[in-house]
Amino acid sequence: MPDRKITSLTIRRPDDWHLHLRDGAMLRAVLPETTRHFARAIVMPNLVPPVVTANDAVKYRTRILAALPEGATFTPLMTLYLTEETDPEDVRTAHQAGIATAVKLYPAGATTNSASGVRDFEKVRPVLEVMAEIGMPLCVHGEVTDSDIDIFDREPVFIDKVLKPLRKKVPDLRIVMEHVTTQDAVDYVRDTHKNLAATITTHHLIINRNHILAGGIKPHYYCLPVAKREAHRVALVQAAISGDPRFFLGTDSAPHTDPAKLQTCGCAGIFTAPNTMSCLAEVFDAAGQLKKLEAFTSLNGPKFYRLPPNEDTITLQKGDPVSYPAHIDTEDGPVTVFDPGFDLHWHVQS
Ligand SMILES: NC(=O)N[C@@H](CC(=O)O)C(=O)O
Ligand SMILES: [Zn+2]
Ligand SMILES: [Zn+2]
Repeated sequence: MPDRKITSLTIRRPDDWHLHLRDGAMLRAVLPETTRHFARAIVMPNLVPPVVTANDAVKYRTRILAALPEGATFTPLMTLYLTEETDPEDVRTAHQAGIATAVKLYPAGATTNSASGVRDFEKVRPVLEVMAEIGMPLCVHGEVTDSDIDIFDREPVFIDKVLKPLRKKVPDLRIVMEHVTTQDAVDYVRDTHKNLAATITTHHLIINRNHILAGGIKPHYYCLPVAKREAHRVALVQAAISGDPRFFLGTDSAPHTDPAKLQTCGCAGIFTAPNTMSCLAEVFDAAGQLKKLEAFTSLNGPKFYRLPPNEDTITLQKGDPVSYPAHIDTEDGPVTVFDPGFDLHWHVQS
């Protein structure tokens, strides 16, 4: 039941612990959509070519800071794209110098721009050992890529075949399972009491696989990991509203132009930056757990990343339906904004 009596909610300013900002014209167009509400974001490194070294991260961060809208206070937290050639000492230096907050593991071929990702996990073990030693988190796209594994099973199979063995070999490594989509992942994180957390996206709290496929194919709901059946969505909502510090927001807002999405082989990714906070307030309100929103968006993430929560606040006000653009224009083409399929009533006051 919704919290009918609550019509205004002030929370610490949120952070986004998984975000794609892209580069160039796209970066300039999408960055303000995040900085309007969020204070910090873990910025994904899957550019072409990827952000691999400390030097790449410094340059990318400079481009992000140069694209910030006038007056915005926003801190990009940079990540390094783990390859089989990554130098452990470069990672150590990057973390200790405050250049890179985390390292990102893409199994090769798992998702958008992951061709340089890891095939042989033994090859990256020295990097993971350094990270364990210095307490630097590893963000993981947790899907196997074997073509014989059903796409809806790729996350649970990753947990069994990759994550569990990896955690045995490097038990002190601090891991974030990114954009979890299954009850299996929620259970695994909940049953693990050390060095493991998970981000949950806005869209996976709202859509299930029917939204993508029933009544006609909806490319704007296609992302990876692909949304699963309804029971899994419900498990994600339960985890998000539980207040359990191991679960926090990573929107995975992943802009692609409409021409890139609407084609025979369309790109994976959903652009949720413009309306994420309104969507989340709606989800938490519908569950009668608005009081847990702040933990999910503003407290649990900093705690895992060992950073202080933001001091400033945002206020959400319930009212008439929120208007937001159906798409934003970029020099590369229009980018469609996530449509949750219901009216949003929570306005973020600026
Ligand atoms: N989530 C997605 O469907 N796409 C992301 C990559 C990713 O996070 O896997 C992207 O970069 O477009
Ligand atoms: Zn991913
Ligand atoms: Zn992502």
